[in-house]
Amino acid sequence: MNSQQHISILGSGNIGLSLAKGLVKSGICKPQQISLTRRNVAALAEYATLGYHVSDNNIRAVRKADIIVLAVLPQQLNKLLDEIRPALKPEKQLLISVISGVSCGDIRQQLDLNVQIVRAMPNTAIAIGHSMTCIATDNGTNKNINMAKSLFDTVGVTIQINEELMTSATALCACGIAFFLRSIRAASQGGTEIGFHAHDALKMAAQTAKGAADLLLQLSSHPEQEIDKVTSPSGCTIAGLNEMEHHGFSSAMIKGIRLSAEKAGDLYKKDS
Ligand SMILES: NC(=O)C1=CN([C@@H]2O[C@H](COP(=O)(O)OP(=O)(O)OC[C@H]3O[C@@H](n4cnc5c(N)ncnc54)[C@H](OP(=O)(O)O)[C@@H]3O)[C@@H](O)[C@H]2O)C=CC1
Ligand SMILES: O=C(O)[C@@H]1CCC=N1
Repeated sequence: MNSQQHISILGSGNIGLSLAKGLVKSGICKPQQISLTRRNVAALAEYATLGYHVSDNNIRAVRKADIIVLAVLPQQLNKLLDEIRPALKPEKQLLISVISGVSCGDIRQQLDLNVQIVRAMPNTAIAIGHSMTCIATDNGTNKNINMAKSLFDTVGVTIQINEELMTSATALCACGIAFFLRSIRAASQGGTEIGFHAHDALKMAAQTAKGAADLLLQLSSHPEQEIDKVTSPSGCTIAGLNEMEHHGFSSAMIKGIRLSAEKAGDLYKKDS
């Protein structure tokens, strides 16, 4: 992104704001290059003081944008697309959608315009530059895919996948943040029960989770390989781990991810 380009985020809620903060934190653009919209614009007041353009006027935001990010809920999308259609300049602008369960084809059909669309599925860790973002398109040029990838590369790790896997990516990576957070919270509750103050237990659980993830990422090793190093014969780790498995630990995670993926695929069609 160069210093003349402008990005408009339509639907500045959880993920839209996380993206904006991540882009600014990475230094790829300044707040002045980002427009944030939502209907309840008063909720964006603090962002106006930081230099972002803040508005409830989607048309104006679209007119000045080189890149338009769609970040409303699936059930809010069609109304938004109908509103911005007259202001779009398909040959000059790139549309990036982070909306779950809505394909590039769905968006083009609703717009009735041959616009270039790249889908991106980040997670909320984008706000601190640690997102796992999956990117897909069905008609984006390499230039536009690279543009989208270069944006999301600044706020985490990005991979390009086939569009048909985007609902799966939603469950594993976007919803996945919540699954791992709940695991850490549960670990901290266990820690409190065995003697630690809650704030210490949470810090200890979170750092331990970070260490586990980094072992896999930095050493490129398999979880079971690392688990084998922890589980001493007749020891306390295997006792705890087996007890968790008897209660369905892995099964619960797998079944939850499957249900999330199913639901992600249904979000748009059922509710819009
Ligand atoms: N949260 C997450 O972790 C992730 C979410 N996603 C996807 O991102 C999208 C947004 O999710 P999330 O940020 O959690 O949802 P939020 O509800 O937090 O954000 C949606 C925002 O859109 C605004 N909005 C609704 N209608 C309009 C409109 N017509 N014009 C402008 N703004 C509008 C809403 O504000 P107001 O009511 O004031 O207009 C709200 O702030 C969803 O499609 C979700 O599937 C993708 C990856 C991760
Ligand atoms: O829960 C949801 O529907 C959204 C999509 C991915 C994360 N949050």
